Amino acid sequence: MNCVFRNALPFVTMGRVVKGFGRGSKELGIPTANFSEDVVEHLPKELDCGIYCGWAKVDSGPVYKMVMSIGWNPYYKNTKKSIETHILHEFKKDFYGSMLKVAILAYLRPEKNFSSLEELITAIKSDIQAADKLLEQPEYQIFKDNSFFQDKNGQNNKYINGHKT
Ligand SMILES: Cc1cc2nc3c(=O)[nH]c(=O)nc-3n(C[C@H](O)[C@H](O)[C@H](O)COP(=O)(O)O)c2cc1C
Ligand SMILES: Nc1ncnc2c1ncn2[C@@H]1O[C@H](COP(=O)(O)OP(=O)(O)O)[C@@H](O)[C@H]1O
Ligand SMILES: [Mg+2]
Repeated sequence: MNCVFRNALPFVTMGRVVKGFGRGSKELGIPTANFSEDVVEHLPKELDCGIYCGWAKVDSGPVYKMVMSIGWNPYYKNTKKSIETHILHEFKKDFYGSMLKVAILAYLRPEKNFSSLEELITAIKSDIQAADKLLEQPEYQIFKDNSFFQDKNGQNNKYINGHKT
């Protein structure tokens, strides 16, 4: 069940936001938009489990910085692999069912187990700070304007996970 392959970055994907265990906001104070299973299934084998950062866009909204967890959440001992995105923006309301587009650009660290919830929260906050700084660099900034994030009003025949890009 372990992920053994190293990553192939940058990688873009998209899919619907579904319900997870409801721990992100309630227990951690850090909500994560969980991707539907089809997105997890279509992830290339080369993209290893771990913590990543990049850009994210919800429906036709702006492109924001994001941090992402890919894997089994060892602290919670999940039995299903998940892909969860925390967007560095305060949203006024939830966006379950929305279309989420992400560009995964940089690998930050492997996923880890922790001896307390506080340690997990501290680690995630440190990932957020690292991502915020890293994504300011010009080589990451250029991805914000990538055509993948531009609204094409259905006038495009490229598909990712069965969704028009
Ligand atoms: C940036 C980031 C780093 C994370 N790192 C870890 C980790 O090292 N170990 C772990 O067990 N979970 C990690 N998580 C996952 C959290 O445990 C997960 O987001 C939380 O359980 C919420 O799950 P839920 O969306 O199903 O409610 C991380 C999440 C984020 C956003
Ligand atoms: N900044 C944000 N980043 C990600 N999701 C957010 C954010 N703000 C609000 N949300 C909402 O919170 C939900 C995730 O909360 P979470 O507690 O992780 O629950 P779940 O276990 O259902 O994923 C997302 O699906 C989204 O609708
Ligand atoms: Mg979540």
